[in-house]
Amino acid sequence: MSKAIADVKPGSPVAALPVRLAANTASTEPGLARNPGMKLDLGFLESLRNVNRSALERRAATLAKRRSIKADNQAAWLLRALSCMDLTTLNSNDTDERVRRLCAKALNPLRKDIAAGLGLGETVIRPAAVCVYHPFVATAVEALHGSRVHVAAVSTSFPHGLAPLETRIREIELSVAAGADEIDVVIPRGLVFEARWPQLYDEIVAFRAACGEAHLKVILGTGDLATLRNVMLAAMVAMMGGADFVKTSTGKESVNATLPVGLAMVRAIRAYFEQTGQMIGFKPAGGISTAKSALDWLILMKEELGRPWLEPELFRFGASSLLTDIERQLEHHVSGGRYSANHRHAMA
Ligand SMILES: O=C[C@H](O)COP(=O)(O)O
Repeated sequence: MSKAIADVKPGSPVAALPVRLAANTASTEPGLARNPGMKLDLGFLESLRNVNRSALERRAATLAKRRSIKADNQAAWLLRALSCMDLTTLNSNDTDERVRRLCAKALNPLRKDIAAGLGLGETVIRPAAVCVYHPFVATAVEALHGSRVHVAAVSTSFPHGLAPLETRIREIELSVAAGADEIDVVIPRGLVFEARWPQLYDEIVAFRAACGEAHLKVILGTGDLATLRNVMLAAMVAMMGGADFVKTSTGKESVNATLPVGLAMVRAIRAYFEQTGQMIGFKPAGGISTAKSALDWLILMKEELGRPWLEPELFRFGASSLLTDIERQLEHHVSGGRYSANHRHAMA
């Protein structure tokens, strides 16, 4: 057991967390059944229409303030955040070489001296997945071979989702054929504005079928959806259609993952769980770049959905630069309070 985990005091928030940090834990738990989806239930959707925005905003504001996480507890939570990360590069100037470097970072996310300072020993803690555009899937699969780090591909005409349905489905099939075992699809936001729930549902069902064994994450593009009610209804339709995860944002909208949006989505997840018994994953993504914000999201998950959701099978951060700050904070922890410059960390 790592020092960071072993030192956690009984009764502390981390002691309450499921600690499965030995080795990369990103593979699908044998016990966790995939979401088969359900028939589109417009009556159930109707029952979710009354979303109290100001109550959600108040709750989001108190969540982060209510707990302070210190010292070893904080290190343990940050390692948890690392293990729940989809380390991402989604830039128009991505290259195979950049993706190889990202994969190398995923394989060795912490500098040796930091890992040693944390007392990790032989324990390997890695991000859950590397997330790339389709042309880089094969490169990532090769670079990560044998590591158990998943390869996620953004798909269905990311980030807008506006190509013909046949094209979007084919894109999924090609990424799966290239070796992606997780597919992040985007929904056309107009279907939500026009409340075309049957069409959105049918598209998700088709995406899920095209994924086969690959896990399906459905990106709502919440910054485009205008209301928390839209967010909640779109999340519910995605789950009814068979999503394994619902994800906030592409990282390309002007507003990305926010805590009120996250609350609306996790409450939809809870409602779906109460209705079906199925546990659906949640992936906040876009603009999450500081260790402090990562802790806020972990607290939100723990408070709203509880311990079982704090595993890579059910929670991910989609983030391109979060790892740099996590590594920096962990260095601060092991060095007794010294910060290094960002450029000392390989992802900076
Ligand atoms: O899905 C992941 C996001 O695109 C990452 O966004 P970010 O670059 O703001 O961290």
